[in-house]
Amino acid sequence: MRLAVTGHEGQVAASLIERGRDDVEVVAVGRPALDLARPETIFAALEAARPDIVVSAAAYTAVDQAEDEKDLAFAINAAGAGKVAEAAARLGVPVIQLSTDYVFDGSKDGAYVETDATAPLGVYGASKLAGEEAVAAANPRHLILRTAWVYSPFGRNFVKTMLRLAAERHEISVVADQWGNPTSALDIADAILHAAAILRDDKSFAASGVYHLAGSGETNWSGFARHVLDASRAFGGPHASVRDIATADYPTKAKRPANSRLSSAKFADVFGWRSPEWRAAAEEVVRRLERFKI
Ligand SMILES: NC(=O)C1=CN([C@@H]2O[C@H](COP(=O)(O)OP(=O)(O)OC[C@H]3O[C@@H](n4cnc5c(N)ncnc54)[C@H](O)[C@@H]3O)[C@@H](O)[C@H]2O)C=CC1
Repeated sequence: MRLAVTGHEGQVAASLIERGRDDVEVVAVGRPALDLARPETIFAALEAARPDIVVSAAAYTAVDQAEDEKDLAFAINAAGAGKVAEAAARLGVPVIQLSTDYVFDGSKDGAYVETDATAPLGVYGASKLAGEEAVAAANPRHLILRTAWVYSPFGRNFVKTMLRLAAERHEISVVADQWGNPTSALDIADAILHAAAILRDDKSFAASGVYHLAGSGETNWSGFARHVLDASRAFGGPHASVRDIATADYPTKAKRPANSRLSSAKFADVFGWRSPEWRAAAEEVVRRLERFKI
């Protein structure tokens, strides 16, 4: 089976390439051949990859900058995602679209399930929600996977930022009043590869729909930071103490949901795959980053 993933160097794309198996060949398709902001490039680039399944992972992910670049964010995350799904449909293959916890406003008590009402707080979340709708309209054979708090050995992410800051200072201030599920992109890749094998044989595509897929267990950003830095120290890397601050003390252009918890129970029920516990997954990524000094 050939799986084409959009974006060459994104965290999820790089993780899929690493986790590709003998029975699943992963091909990354990205700029300049496939540019989500240039819809005319999308079909030809995907057709050339000859996929059995398309994973739509590339996105405009600069959450704060999106507040100033609404048109570009929507062009990439909404229209572009829709075109990727449409191209997959023309090629007769399913699409797996990555989406986000930021489609919710965070006002719920407890973990969000797929049927909860969406209410994005910012442009990025709104553009990804519009992308979900465009994908569902363009290709009935779709999985929309909402994930959250993604980190990996690749690209830019919170874990790498904490390790960099710990090498520079003794104390790091981190918000303690936003809760969620840290998710390793390597685990997202494993889940996608697992689901892809099932989708290939699911001709009626009964499994189509929206799913939440995030790490097991929950924490807040400062708890995440503490765990990452304790693991770093254990592996001989930098350490710093973490000071809890409130979201109000760390103003950002885009508002973030206070509660980003996602229940991944539906994905586990339908596909028989459960995310590893977030602490162990984070330790594994820190261990790699320290060992190879990435
Ligand atoms: N990083 C996170 O914490 C979260 C990410 N997600 C979603 O998961 C998916 C994967 O995220 P990551 O791998 O972390 O993203 P990333 O930011 O690491 O990578 C995004 C990729 O998209 C590519 N890209 C950007 N604009 C493009 C364009 N016009 N044409 C083609 N490629 C373009 C970039 O070059 C990059 O390779 C995205 O759809 C994102 O919205 C969802 C929840 C949280």
